[in-house]
Amino acid sequence: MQYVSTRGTAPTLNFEGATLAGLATDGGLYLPSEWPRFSHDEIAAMAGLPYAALAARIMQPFVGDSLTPDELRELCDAAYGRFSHAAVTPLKQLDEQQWLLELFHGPTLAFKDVALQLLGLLFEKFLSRSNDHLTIVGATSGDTGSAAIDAVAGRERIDIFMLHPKGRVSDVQRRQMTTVLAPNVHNIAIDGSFDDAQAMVKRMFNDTAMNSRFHIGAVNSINWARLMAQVVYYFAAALQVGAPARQAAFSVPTGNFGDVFAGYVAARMGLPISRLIVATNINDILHRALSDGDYSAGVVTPTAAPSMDIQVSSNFERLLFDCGGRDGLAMAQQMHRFETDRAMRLTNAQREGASDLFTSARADASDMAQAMRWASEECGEIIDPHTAIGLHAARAAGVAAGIPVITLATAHPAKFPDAVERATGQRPQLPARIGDLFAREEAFNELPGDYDAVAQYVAQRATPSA
Ligand SMILES: Cc1ncc(COP(=O)(O)O)c(C=O)c1O
Ligand SMILES: N[C@@H](CCOP(=O)(O)O)C(=O)O
Repeated sequence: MQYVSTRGTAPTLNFEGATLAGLATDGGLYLPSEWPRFSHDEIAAMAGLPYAALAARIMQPFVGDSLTPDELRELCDAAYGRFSHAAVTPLKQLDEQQWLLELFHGPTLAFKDVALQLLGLLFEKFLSRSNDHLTIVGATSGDTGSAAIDAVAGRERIDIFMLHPKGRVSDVQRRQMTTVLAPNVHNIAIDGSFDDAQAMVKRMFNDTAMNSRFHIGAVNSINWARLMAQVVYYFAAALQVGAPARQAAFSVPTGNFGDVFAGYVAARMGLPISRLIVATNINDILHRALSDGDYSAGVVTPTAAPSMDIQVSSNFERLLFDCGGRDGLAMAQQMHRFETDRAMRLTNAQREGASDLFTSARADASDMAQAMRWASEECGEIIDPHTAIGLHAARAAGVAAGIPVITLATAHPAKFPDAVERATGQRPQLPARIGDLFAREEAFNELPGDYDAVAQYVAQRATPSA
């Protein structure tokens, strides 16, 4: 399997190369050169597989000859062996049509663990082959940070620098990052929003002074391997509600468009998905883009679903590239215009391509609180604010009766106890394994939202590449 950049001019890479590269050298994002497809019978034969076996089956075509089937299976067993639920991503029925796919049973209580537990192991495997050292620079609005840190803390060939927007993540989220005191972990609180942090991370990939000394790597969903691993749970859930004989719809709380793009990939691989519902909070650039073609980034407004407080959604570029005819040079021009103007219109081809599968909805604070109350009072489920946004959109979407609607439950409610308590009157407790989180020592540095300050900080602490 070969990987091509959405902006057309970066070198084509195999899976190992794309995983270690993160962002492409032309500023684009890597995608498989073609979508592998499973037949109806091949999908039917996946029913009942344990999660790790299913993961290896779905991911093997993407991995190609970068790993043998046995190596991939071993990594999946190790990654998913750390989840606290035997099913890894269990599915729960809420009412006749609505379902919740619980993605928060990993070590840091959010869906990010599903991909990052595997990515940490992939990095280790590939770096040991080349005897190289990786300097990971990541941005987080709350959940990627702790999941990535958990996945790589203490690994000899890796340093991780994680930027979070100061004061804009929950206390639990911050402490899940800043109480990991391993010497290769560097937490940085920056003045600014997640979008500012993400822009600095992308800039570092194209900074030749940094790149000539360090092998910069990505843990954000700009790294293809993140999305690849997230495709698996769409298959796992759809199989449980009757795929491939029956269609399913998914509602996905969305920020950087990675999770829902993984659903799109699952559909391209042959999974019968009738609809992907893109659920945003009031930072609604994706809702405006999909409903009206208007992709213009406003100022990020802090909400009770902070992980989705994003206005520039990295992975949307992957969708526009794929739906718009895979023209890398046109995509590069469109994205450069967006980078200058912070606004662009989708082309007709992009709008039509996206409308086959995607719809969208925007939830405000009251919609979110109502969804939390409905889940609690009618179904006995305490859900987090991000999941609530997905559930609101799922219930409002008007999906035909008979088609199950699966909302991705992306975080454990205990990561956002104040918002959950305000809406439901119930305060969710942290699982026992991190019950002492607020007694642990914290370490992080504060930096201005200034690229040069961050680059200098990284350069002073990172290990040069081989
Ligand atoms: C809890 C939670 N829900 C939803 C999202 C949105 O996912 P994505 O950025 O892949 O669209 C995030 C962060 O990205 C998150 O942390
Ligand atoms: N919500 C994310 C933001 C980063 O998204 P990613 O999926 O690209 O890593 C977070 O919690 O950090």
